[in-house]
Amino acid sequence: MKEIPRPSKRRLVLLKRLLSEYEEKTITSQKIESLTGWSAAVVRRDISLLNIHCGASNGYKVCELKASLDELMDSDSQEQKCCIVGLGRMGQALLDNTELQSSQFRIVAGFDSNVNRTEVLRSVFPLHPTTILESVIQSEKIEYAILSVEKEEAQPIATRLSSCGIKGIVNYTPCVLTVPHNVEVENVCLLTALETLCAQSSK
Ligand SMILES: NC(=O)c1ccc[n+]([C@@H]2O[C@H](COP(=O)([O-])OP(=O)(O)OC[C@H]3O[C@@H](n4cnc5c(N)ncnc54)[C@H](O)[C@@H]3O)[C@@H](O)[C@H]2O)c1
Repeated sequence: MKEIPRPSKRRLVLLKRLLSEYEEKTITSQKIESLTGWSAAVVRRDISLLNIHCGASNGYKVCELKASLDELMDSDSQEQKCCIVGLGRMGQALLDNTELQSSQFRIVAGFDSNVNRTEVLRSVFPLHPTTILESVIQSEKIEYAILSVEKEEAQPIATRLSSCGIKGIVNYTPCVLTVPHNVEVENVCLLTALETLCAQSSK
């Protein structure tokens, strides 16, 4: 598959979600434009980056598009294991998240440096002190981490996560993380989202 730029990947992830509830057999780039607001030209360019051979004149075959998007996102692979690091207010709220149940992702461990948190909180997966972070990640073959520690702790933990085989970090903290090239970071921050909206709407 061709190298796919990050903005295209973001749109393709959303397209996959949109198609999961789309019931027609084909879909045109104009239809996708009307559902998403992305221009039809952008949609066609994004889709041209996928491994699909169907022509766009009468629309894309939805099943072919879905298969290619699954391939891009490794959705057909076995489950991909995740952990949560930082079980304070934010981390605790994530413990009960049911959104991942129908996905390939499964949270298999939680970590906190405060053993009171790991002992008191209840969860369907084990909660551990951060002292054994590396050994649990390696033995459980955990690939992704959800980071919800205090800002000051974020970089040291991200460095530890990067050095024990984590492929990607969902960063809920406001810290701008520095990680090696082989580790991806996806920032999920309400403040940044509002600032981005503000910057876009005032241009
Ligand atoms: N993304 C968003 O929109 C958003 C919204 C609110 C808060 N936040 C951020 O999320 C983070 C967590 O916020 P919170 O309100 O849950 O904070 P919190 O203080 O309630 O929880 C932080 C938890 O991290 C644990 N911790 C500290 N150092 C650790 C370490 N080295 N290893 C493992 N655990 C460690 C603490 O024991 C605590 O349980 C903060 O960085 C905050 O700024 C993000």
